[in-house]
Amino acid sequence: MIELGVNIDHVATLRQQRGTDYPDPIRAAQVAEDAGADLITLHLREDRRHIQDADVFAMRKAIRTRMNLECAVTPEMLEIACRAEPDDVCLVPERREELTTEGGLDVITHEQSVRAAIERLQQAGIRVSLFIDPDAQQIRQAHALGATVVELHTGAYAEAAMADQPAHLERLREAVAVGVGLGLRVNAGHGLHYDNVAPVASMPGIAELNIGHAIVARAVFDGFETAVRDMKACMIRAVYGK
Ligand SMILES: CC(=O)[C@@H](O)[C@H](O)COP(=O)(O)O
Ligand SMILES: NCC(=O)COP(=O)(O)O
Repeated sequence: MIELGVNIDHVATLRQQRGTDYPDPIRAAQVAEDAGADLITLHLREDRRHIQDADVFAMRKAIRTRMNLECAVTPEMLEIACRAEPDDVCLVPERREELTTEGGLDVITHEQSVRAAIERLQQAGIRVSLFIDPDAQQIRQAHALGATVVELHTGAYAEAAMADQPAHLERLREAVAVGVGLGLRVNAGHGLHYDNVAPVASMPGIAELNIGHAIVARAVFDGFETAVRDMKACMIRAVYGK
């Protein structure tokens, strides 16, 4: 069964925008779990624009499913991750001035730091995922560095003009096949929404999709629980046709 990771970052974005103590991302995670989320994803950015350190530790205590902590490959973040002990850490690239995560982590260029980060996190008992572009060389390198999970960045597909989407989907399909062939768990995410999720969800071999912005946006009108249920239903319909 394909899994849905609900990313609750943008619940925290709304809170941080006014410096209030609401809306509570922990409550959002609990509602998401009740609505069928298989795991909760949160990204502790270096600039703390949404998730705060306290959220990470509170989340660890509160959630009943799995916790997937996204973070940059920096000493500070690795230290926090080892202390928080999430089930998974997904290592992502980060640029402070970016609007959102613009591409995958280049695990070839950053070979040494990524290898060291994987070793440190795995020694702490944490499974490591690498958020990379759907590129065979990057996937082979992720495997060679000792990661057991990759998350393919779907942003290029999500942002492409309709006419260009088939080519992006083909690239993703090939990347999934390479990863699965190497024995990796292959996840995907970024920029997925209710109208573009189906072709990715139905790709043979995809284990998990991490989706946040679209769910939080839909929740404004439909409520968080319904927004999560509807996304899970879209994924299941895409895979099983019901
Ligand atoms: C790595 C990733 O794709 C998510 O963490 C997502 O990017 C969260 O939203 P922001 O990029 O807006 O922080
Ligand atoms: N890793 C991708 C993620 O967690 C969610 O990204 P988005 O749906 O907020 O674009």
